[in-house]
Amino acid sequence: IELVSQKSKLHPKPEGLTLQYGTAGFRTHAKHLDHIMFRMGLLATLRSKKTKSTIGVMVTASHNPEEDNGVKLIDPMGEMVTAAWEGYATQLANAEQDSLLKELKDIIKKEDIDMSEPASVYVGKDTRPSSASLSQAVLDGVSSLGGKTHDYGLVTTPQLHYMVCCCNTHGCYGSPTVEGYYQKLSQAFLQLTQNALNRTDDQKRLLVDGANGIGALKMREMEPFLRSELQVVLSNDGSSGKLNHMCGADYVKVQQKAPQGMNMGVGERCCSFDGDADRIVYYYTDSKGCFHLLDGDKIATLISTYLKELLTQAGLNLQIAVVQTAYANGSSTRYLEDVMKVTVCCTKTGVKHLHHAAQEYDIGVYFEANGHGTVSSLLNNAILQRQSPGKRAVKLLESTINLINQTVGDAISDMLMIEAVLAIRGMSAQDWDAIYTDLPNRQLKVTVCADRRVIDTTDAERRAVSPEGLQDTIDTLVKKYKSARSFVRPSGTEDVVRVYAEADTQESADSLAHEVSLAVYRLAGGIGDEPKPLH
Ligand SMILES: CC(=O)N[C@H]1[C@@H](OP(=O)(O)O)O[C@H](CO)[C@@H](O)[C@@H]1O
Ligand SMILES: [Mg+2]
Repeated sequence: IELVSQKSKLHPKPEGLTLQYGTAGFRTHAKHLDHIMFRMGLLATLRSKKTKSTIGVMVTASHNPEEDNGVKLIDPMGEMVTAAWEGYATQLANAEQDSLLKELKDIIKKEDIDMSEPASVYVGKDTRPSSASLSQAVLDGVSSLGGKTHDYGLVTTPQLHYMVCCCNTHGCYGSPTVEGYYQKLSQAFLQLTQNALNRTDDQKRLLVDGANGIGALKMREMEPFLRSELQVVLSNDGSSGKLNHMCGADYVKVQQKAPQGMNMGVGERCCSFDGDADRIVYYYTDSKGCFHLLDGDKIATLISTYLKELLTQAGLNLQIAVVQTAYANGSSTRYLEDVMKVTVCCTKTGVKHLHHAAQEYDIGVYFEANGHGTVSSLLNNAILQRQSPGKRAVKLLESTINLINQTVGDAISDMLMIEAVLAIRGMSAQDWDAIYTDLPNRQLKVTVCADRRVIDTTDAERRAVSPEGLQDTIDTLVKKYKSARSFVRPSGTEDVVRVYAEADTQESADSLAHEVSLAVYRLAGGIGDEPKPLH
């Protein structure tokens, strides 16, 4: 603890700066983060001692601009750190310099941590210029409490989650190296694609937008493992463009258009990763030049349909569910419930909420509409071996489970899974898109002068309970349109209130979104000019 006192002086906290451990960790301009990193190194060490396991610390700000950075903590099974420790993270991050030791001791006491336990922390970083020195600050924090570190250097966020899980399950999940990750995933992918006969080179071709980030580097490293069964044409590989600038999954989803720097042929399958490769969206343009987005909802539908069929064929009576948020397109929910007869459950925004809900089912497929998600499954080789092991469906299930990164959403793993499913079913991007038609939708933001949490919600954020009158107004507005739905909620990552609307036509969706924005502006105290109509 004495060493902490000395070392922390090298990572001083700017006075008055307060930050919150948000939906996905701390995130802000990189210049404010050195002390946060050091302190998260300390906290990860305590968490490691407490859980007697290896803990992960990932330095990244995902889809945010290159100048920003951030940090996420990873729990023993590769999951995001639990809520109580998010609270400690905020407490430690905001302690003024002279009360840091006191706060540290407070956590040690509250959690009854045995400081003589050894500690082990895995550290990874993305490609931002600031990531090198910031991850060094994490390493300093760990070593000042006597913890052991393993610096994985440049890795994707889901790769680090995978390493942590491998380490704590003593190799059951795979071997904790980047090479082990490539081997596990590629082997499963190659086994699956063996079931897809006569694929042409065109069918094996996939255009990948690497968002000028870590995902591009790792895709390039992985390529040889895929033995040309997937022929990746990589753009935005980081060699010239700026991270996330006019490219990446978030850009494509929000702008509903193709990234810059991608040479798309008609009908060609394309996908975009985000800045730390834990999100993916697919898209293509049709012969009329129209852009078609295949988002998280389409991915969840494709994967759950495939898994459900395999379970039936394998004679396994397991419960499969799809977990979504309020942002899921209404058409996807209706298709899953009414046509596929799959249980659909809705949680609050933020992938940790989806992950926990998914674990309530034998198999839980969870995706946010923006493409962040994966599958959590109780299926393991032991269960499968009890079925007729030679059966094709059982073998496919086995490989599929190995291909999934069950710890967290993973662009590379999700991409390979989607490619395998499309190959096995002989589907093109257009066939996939045709499963159901998205309802036109619109997302808007309103800035309010008070704390945005004046908007309080219930029912997985689908209904507003305050301010008074807002929900009644929304209900009245929604009734004016066909197939319409709308909700508002305070963002967990930006200082805005988000408005979502969908309806039978784009004009209706836009008009409803605008009317609801006006209601928020008037009833929750909007700042600046009244929201203007979109047309
Ligand atoms: C509508 C939307 O896309 N919201 C995003 C965004 O959260 P907000 O709480 O809406 O700001 O960032 C989260 C973290 O990356 C992500 O999990 C979530 O899906
Ligand atoms: Mg991300």
